[in-house]
Amino acid sequence: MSVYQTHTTDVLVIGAGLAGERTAIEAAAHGLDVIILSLVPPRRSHSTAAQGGMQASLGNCAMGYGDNPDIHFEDTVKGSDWGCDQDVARLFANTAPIAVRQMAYWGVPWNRVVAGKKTLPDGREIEDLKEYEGLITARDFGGTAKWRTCYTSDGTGHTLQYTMDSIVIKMGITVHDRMEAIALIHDGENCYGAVARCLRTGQLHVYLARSTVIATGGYGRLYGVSTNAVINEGSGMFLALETGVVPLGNMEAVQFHPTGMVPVGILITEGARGDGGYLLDKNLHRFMPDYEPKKKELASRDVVSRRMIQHIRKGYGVESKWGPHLWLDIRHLGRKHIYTNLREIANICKNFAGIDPAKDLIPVRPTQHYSMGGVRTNIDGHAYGLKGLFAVGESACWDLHGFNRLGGNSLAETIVAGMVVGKKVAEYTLGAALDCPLKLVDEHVKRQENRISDLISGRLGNENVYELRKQMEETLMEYVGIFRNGPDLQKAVDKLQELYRRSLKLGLRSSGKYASPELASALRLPGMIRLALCIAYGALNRTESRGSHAREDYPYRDDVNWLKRTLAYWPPGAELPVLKYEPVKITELPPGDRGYGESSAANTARTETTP
Ligand SMILES: Cc1cc2nc3c(=O)[nH]c(=O)nc-3n(C[C@H](O)[C@H](O)[C@H](O)COP(=O)(O)OP(=O)(O)OC[C@H]3O[C@@H](n4cnc5c(N)ncnc54)[C@H](O)[C@@H]3O)c2cc1C
Repeated sequence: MSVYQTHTTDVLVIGAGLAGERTAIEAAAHGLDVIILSLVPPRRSHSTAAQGGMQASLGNCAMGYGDNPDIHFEDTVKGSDWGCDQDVARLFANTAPIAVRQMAYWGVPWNRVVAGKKTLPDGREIEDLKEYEGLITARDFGGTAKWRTCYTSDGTGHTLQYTMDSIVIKMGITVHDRMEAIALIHDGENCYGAVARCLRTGQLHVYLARSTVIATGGYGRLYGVSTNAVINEGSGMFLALETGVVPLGNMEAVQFHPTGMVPVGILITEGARGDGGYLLDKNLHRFMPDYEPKKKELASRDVVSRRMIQHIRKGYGVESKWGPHLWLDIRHLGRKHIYTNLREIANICKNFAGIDPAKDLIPVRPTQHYSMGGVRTNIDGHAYGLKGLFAVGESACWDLHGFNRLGGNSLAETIVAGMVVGKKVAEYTLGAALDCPLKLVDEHVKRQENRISDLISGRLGNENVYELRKQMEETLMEYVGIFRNGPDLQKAVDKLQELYRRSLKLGLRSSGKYASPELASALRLPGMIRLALCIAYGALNRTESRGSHAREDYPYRDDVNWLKRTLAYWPPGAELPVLKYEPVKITELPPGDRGYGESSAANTARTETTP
């Protein structure tokens, strides 16, 4: 007889980052009862670490004059390398200004326009006009035609998350933190909530809900070096995949950020380059203008990361005991600017590298950063395959970002999608009944109890969870990185399949009871390797280059054959995902030249030669 505590609610939100909390607020504002689950207290969610800012076409600052949602839409589609859903991009660009202003109303202390003439680091003279003084200002970010990234110094995620969480508290929304969802409760057609495990006590809990929302963030920590928080292990994605009926979209689309600090991988925000920072090589030569004369350091992230690796491969990297790197130089921005507008990265440089960016160069290298793929949903945020299941934020493939997310578009997505999807969740919930058969709940709990007791008893085998995890991380780092090719991707798939089989034979070193990190890791690992396989196998099968997916053996974007989104399913008992494809909807902007990067020019050649 299973022993577990049951909680019943209208809406269950799994994840307390910006996306989860904004969705919860919207649902609660419709009079619904909401429970949020989180691995950590909400303010420790990864969103708090976001630095540089949130895109919205307010057009208040001098370099943003004339901006509007049409230009934001166009930048987003080009940034995605025509991989995104254009209806979603349109909805997003139109709503982002409302979201930024609402966050100001709720208390976010956005940096404001200061009127007057200014000289930019590249010598250009600009003037912020008196009539805009005091309005929300913006900074430059990669891949945008206008300065559009609204910010609070370089602690934008911090101010957004603290403000959002204050609204959650004010509305009295229930949060159960240190409570990990470990399985969705479903019958193959409807989702009824989740089984969760308390990370303090080890006790199982059942959450029954009319709607369930996955808002668990990205999977950065599948890679050995990532800018992501240690809790970003992709759990909501593998819970959805495990149902066998919910697909993950475009898992091969993995973003590498140009400036992870060496060796720790902590992010140095794009705001540093947006504010005028340069990339230098071992000869202190500013090399980006040689490759990208127009956008220089501020081409989109996929392009800058590739250029950096190409430059290192040509022998211009700075040798170090952690491998070659390049330099980020922000010294010319001046101590005052650095210690006000970029003060968080100044602290990071001091605390993690012992350097002062006002006088020292910062060692940087492209580092895993963002998951464009995730739980595939429609424009309402409703997951494919299960009624009553939604997904939002970085864990979702809504699909705003296609094959490359623009900097500043993720914070904006968490809040815009929270507003839009939250409303759709409320509408769905108000028309839905909670009629989950108790037998189904018992079966789901029993399955989790069996998994746990199998691991604790050691009857499955003696494989070491930490050793297998390390090998998974190394495999992705080595074979599924910035540049990819068929033989390496095949090696990754073979190795990950071996690791997957072994992950079904884990044995614990600890007793595994109560607050056991080893047990928690062992419960997650098979799911994480399944995600890794979706990434590697999806990449192997996509025989083109698009955005962040750069195949050395298929160097061109191929709009004739690959204007498609990958859908990865995991049927029961499978050892590889089943891949299906759906067309990418082009509703406004037909594929063309991005205006930067190598792939778009190549695409023209490819399109001309394809019959
Ligand atoms: C260092 C860094 C800086 C960034 N800076 C910017 C920026 O300046 N601008 C920008 O647009 N984007 C930025 N990004 C990206 C952006 O911060 C994230 O994409 C975004 O914050 C993700 O929000 P989220 O709500 O989807 O997920 P998260 O904030 O990651 O929240 C996930 C939540 O899910 C919970 N959770 C996870 N698994 C479970 C489970 N199984 N059960 C229960 N709860 C669970 C966690 O506890 C957490 O509360 C940055 C990313 C990084 C890594």
